[in-house]
Amino acid sequence: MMSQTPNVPGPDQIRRAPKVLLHDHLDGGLRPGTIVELAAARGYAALPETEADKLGVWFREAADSGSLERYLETFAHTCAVMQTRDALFRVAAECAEDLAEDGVVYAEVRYAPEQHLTAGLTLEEVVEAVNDGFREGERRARANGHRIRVGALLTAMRHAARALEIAELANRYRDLGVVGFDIAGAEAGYPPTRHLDAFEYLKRENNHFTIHAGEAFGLPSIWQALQWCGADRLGHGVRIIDDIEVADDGGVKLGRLASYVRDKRIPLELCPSSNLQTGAAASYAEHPIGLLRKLHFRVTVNTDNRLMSGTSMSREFEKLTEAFGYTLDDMQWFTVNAMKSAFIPFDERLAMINDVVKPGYAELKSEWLFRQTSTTSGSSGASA
Ligand SMILES: O=c1[nH]cnc2c1ncn2[C@@H]1O[C@H](CO)[C@@H](O)[C@H]1O
Ligand SMILES: [Zn+2]
Repeated sequence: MMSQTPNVPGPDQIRRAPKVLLHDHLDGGLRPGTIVELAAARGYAALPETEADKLGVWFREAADSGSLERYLETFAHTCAVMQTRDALFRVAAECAEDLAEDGVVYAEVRYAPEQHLTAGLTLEEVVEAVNDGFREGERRARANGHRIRVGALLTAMRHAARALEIAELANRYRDLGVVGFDIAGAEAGYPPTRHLDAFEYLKRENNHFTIHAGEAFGLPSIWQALQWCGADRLGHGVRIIDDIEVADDGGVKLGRLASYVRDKRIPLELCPSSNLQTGAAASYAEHPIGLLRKLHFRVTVNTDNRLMSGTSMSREFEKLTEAFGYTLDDMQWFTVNAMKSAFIPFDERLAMINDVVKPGYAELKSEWLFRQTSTTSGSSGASA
């Protein structure tokens, strides 16, 4: 008699499962071959490798440094080749295509417009080039049989002093492809409260923002991001684990901040592979995502930088299913969490969950019912 096999998905099912991505950097996700071509076209001679495969390996190894500061140095090369309208358009279009190919149905992709001005583009021209690229990528994906929606998050760099200007830019392009705001860059020494004016402005405009916090620096950073700045979501937030005590008998005690994060359903944009590279976690199996998921924090799974980590949404889920035995039900839970936490309007999120995400998982979960056995009818004993 046929019985239901456990829903632990294989690589092919993981890739076909609808996935939702909230934390992905545009300048951390270029195809190595595109970097090589754009560098040649622009006469950028400082690439450490000029052969695409070797360049991909270089990024992964250079980012594997154990420190966020060293990890971030690699972005000098990607930003250097993203300075013209054509380059930004191409990178954005390929980003949407690559995500769609990997089974991502909704993504919020972030970048810092202020890092793309060295060849004379204005902030507005940067935003429009990227938005146009995303629309083109969505069209190409559709032509290849994939459906994806991509929204942009505008990031301000935390060491710089342009956050209010970038927040205003995000507000101007609201409903025109930009869905929210973020701050990123080195965390230690640059607390989010430096940019309070930007966050207060966005709150007054009823706009949305996430803050990179609790990645390289711990609880004070998360506390500031939530209680001073009013972040809707936490970029990483993985260090919330420092406020959770697990006793020898398995009993768990949450501190005030961890309780707040869980009670208020604050979305955590966790990025396992990125954390292994910057030293925020030692292995997938030891990554706090295991405990945070068990404790029902609003956990989401993300790529952060696909180029620097040599990863994809499917690969992140493969690593997690290997480490924790996650099933398709777990994958659906992470995906629904992410879709609930997106910055697009509620009715659109709900429709994505009910009409795209859940039917996609239902389809995958029911496959075992229709699996053909390899035995011919009437034969007995031989089981496939
Ligand atoms: O994990 C991260 N933590 C903090 N900052 C980051 C991370 N990944 C990328 N960036 C920074 O965000 C900028 C805009 O996309 C990137 O150029 C990089 O400096
Ligand atoms: Zn990030």
